[in-house]
Amino acid sequence: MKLVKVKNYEELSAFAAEKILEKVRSSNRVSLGLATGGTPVRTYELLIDDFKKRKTSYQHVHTYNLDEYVGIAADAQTSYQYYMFEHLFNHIDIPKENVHLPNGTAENILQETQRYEDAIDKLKGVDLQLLGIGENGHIGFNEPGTPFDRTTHVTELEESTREANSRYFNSLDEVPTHAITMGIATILKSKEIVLLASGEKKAEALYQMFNGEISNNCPASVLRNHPNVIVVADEQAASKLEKLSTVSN
Ligand SMILES: O=P(O)(O)OC[C@H]1O[C@](O)(CO)[C@@H](O)[C@@H]1O
Repeated sequence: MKLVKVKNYEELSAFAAEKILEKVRSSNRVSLGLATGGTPVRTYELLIDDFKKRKTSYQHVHTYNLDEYVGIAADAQTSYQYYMFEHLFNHIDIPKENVHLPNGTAENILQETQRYEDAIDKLKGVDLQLLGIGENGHIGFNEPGTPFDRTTHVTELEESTREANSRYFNSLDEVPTHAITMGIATILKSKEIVLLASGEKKAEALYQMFNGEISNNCPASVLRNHPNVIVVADEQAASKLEKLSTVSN
């Protein structure tokens, strides 16, 4: 796992956007795994800026999002699908049929998890997966305790995750209790992974990810088993990593 320490959120976002653009330009068919949450918002803005200025095309890009809430309609403002169109897809030239998210209102939710896993499996994993990290070390919605061999599945959200995400809802009661998420095994299939961590609230999770044992108590620690991971952390998120020998850049 390579750690890239940057000064602040702006530098972190610029690094991530550049990584994604490199991948988009690298081939005539590209698959990206994308994340929601607060952290990648600026990265997506920078991709939009690039699209306006340099016209980097996404016609050949296929996207697969990490997760979606169960029971939230795709067109509701709180869905992750809505987030992705608002923050990115409406502003670039990606064909709608190339955009993939789990369907949180599918009639047969188990069948839906299998359908989503099969789509990613067909690619043998996405080319580049963008990840955030939860304060409890979750990746996607794989909460602590999730076995590392889980593929796409329905997960029950921890109360702390619901509370952290309640800022997007009118009240905590409205935050769904369950979500469909790529499993850890799904994420590990990715050919390359870039994990973004910004702010002091992520410092402990990052410390555990690098220093704790590789265990599902900190789901992100499993990334140490993947051959091609870059962790991009700003000064606050990396504040507990100062003395680490793995630190580069
Ligand atoms: O970027 P944020 O908002 O801190 O969220 C971190 C992580 O938490 C989630 O939003 C889920 O709670 C993930 O999608 C994200 O990677």
